[in-house]
Amino acid sequence: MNDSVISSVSKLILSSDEVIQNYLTNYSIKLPNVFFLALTFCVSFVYLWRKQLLNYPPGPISLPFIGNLDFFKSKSYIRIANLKEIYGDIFSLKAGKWDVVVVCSKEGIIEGLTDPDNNFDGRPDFLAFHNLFMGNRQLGISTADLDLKTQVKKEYIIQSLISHWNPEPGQGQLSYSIEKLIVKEILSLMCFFINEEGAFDPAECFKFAHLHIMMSLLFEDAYDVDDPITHEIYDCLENRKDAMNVKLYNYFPILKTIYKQKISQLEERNALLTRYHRILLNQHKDTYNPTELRDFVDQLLIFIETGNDRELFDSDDMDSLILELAGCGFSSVPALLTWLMGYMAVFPDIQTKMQKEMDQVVGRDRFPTLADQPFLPYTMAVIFEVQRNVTLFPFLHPHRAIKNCEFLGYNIPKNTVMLFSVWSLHHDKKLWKNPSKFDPCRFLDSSGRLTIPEHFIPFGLGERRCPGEALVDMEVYLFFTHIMHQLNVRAEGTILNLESDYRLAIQPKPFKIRISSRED
Ligand code: HEM
Repeated sequence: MNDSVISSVSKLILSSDEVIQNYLTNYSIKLPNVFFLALTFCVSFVYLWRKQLLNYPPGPISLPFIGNLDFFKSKSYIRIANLKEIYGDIFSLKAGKWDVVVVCSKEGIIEGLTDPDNNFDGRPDFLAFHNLFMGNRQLGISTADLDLKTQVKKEYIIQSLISHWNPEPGQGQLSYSIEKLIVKEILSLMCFFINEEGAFDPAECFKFAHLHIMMSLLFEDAYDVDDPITHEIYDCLENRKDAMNVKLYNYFPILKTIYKQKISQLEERNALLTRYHRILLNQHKDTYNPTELRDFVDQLLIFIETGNDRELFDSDDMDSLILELAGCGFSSVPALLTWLMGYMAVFPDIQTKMQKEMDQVVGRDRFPTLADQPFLPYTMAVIFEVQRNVTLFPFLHPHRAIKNCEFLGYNIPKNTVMLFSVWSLHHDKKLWKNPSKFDPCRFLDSSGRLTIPEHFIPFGLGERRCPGEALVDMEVYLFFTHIMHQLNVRAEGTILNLESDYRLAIQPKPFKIRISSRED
């Protein structure tokens, strides 16, 4: 045992000794109490000893069986990031049954996410992940470990999005542009906003708009916002979001029985949705024309037909791919759009500056388009600064060490849950001047050109990076510029307090704003 182990253990023994003395003088000895004290002492001793002996990252002593309470409290991403001040840029925690290692430094995060052996590209074996995909988390993308099938599924998403970009009729190309589809959705949303009297919370409207875009991408025009099935899908996606978020159940599988009802409700809804999707999939198979692809489902059919799936996809994979795609971005895209509205209401000067930029570049006679994007650096900087400040996924999605390995001088055992604290990275004083200040200009150089530092990674990095990034960029840019070009967003009353709520993604707590036409 090295010196630091001996000193930590002797400190522990000394402090435990004082506690026992105090206890014995103040209270009578009761057998269960003594037993509990002895157990806590032994668990702490073994924990400390094991950590040092194994050259495991340092960290706070955890409660037996429960782990570190910070993990389960509100704003856990801030509480946990603050632990780096005590334990350094890489530290360990215990959360229920899982050993967790948190990485906070820029170098550590980049190294871990781009590890050439993909040592940290597994996903934890959370029970909820299995419930999302018919009892087998490997059927999903975000829940599966990284293997060839997961990589091919991501390739399919990226390829489908690329062909939406520059649609040209012909083999493997979509016949319409995603820009048009999104703009159609935005125009009907803006009509709704204009007609809304008084202050309101825009969050739900963004959720339905995004859902409708995802469903239209998948199944052309099979769904209408007013269809009862759209509401079924919405409820199912809310259920799936909740399931991803149930920390207690993922970390304490023993609580499975408490969540029994929720789980069976989720499974029923998944099954119902999959049945609907299969009907649409079969209709697509009957009517599909490879030279005129209508949507992502047609694209999936040609992907398989041309062998791009390396013959890895079976019908369960197709079901789960469609199910996952329908819900992609459901918790994040509307949250980001709502945050943008909230920030504009809180910072009217920034809103005005951005509107001036748009008026100069776009004019007042037409709507902004994707082609205008390179000429709107300040507007883009506002979007990026909201993304940095909020950091929707403060730990990305949880990663898992797939084998015992060495990392940043420590030994990381197989199955350790790896949390890459992008929140900490996006608020690091060494990397960002005054990081808590909302300042879009930090994304502009001295000539006003957009500049994106390598430590800005809201979509992650490496093999597990978000495949939907290009879609999100396009969707958020189009929604935001259309709304800001046409409408003014104002706070209800004089002060708007933006508060966050960490549920899967960092959502804004409900708030109300007033929206009016800029022409009024
Ligand atoms: C504001 C919106 C979004 C943000 C901020 C976001 C961010 C992220 C992040 C941080 C990850 C995890 C990366 C990691 O664990 O290292 C991720 C994974 C993923 N995202 Fe997104 N995402 C968004 C929207 C979307 C959309 C619209 C799609 C679909 C078109 C999508 C598809 C996926 C998929 C399939 C994964 C799993 C990738 C994997 O496990 O390898 N995301 N996203």
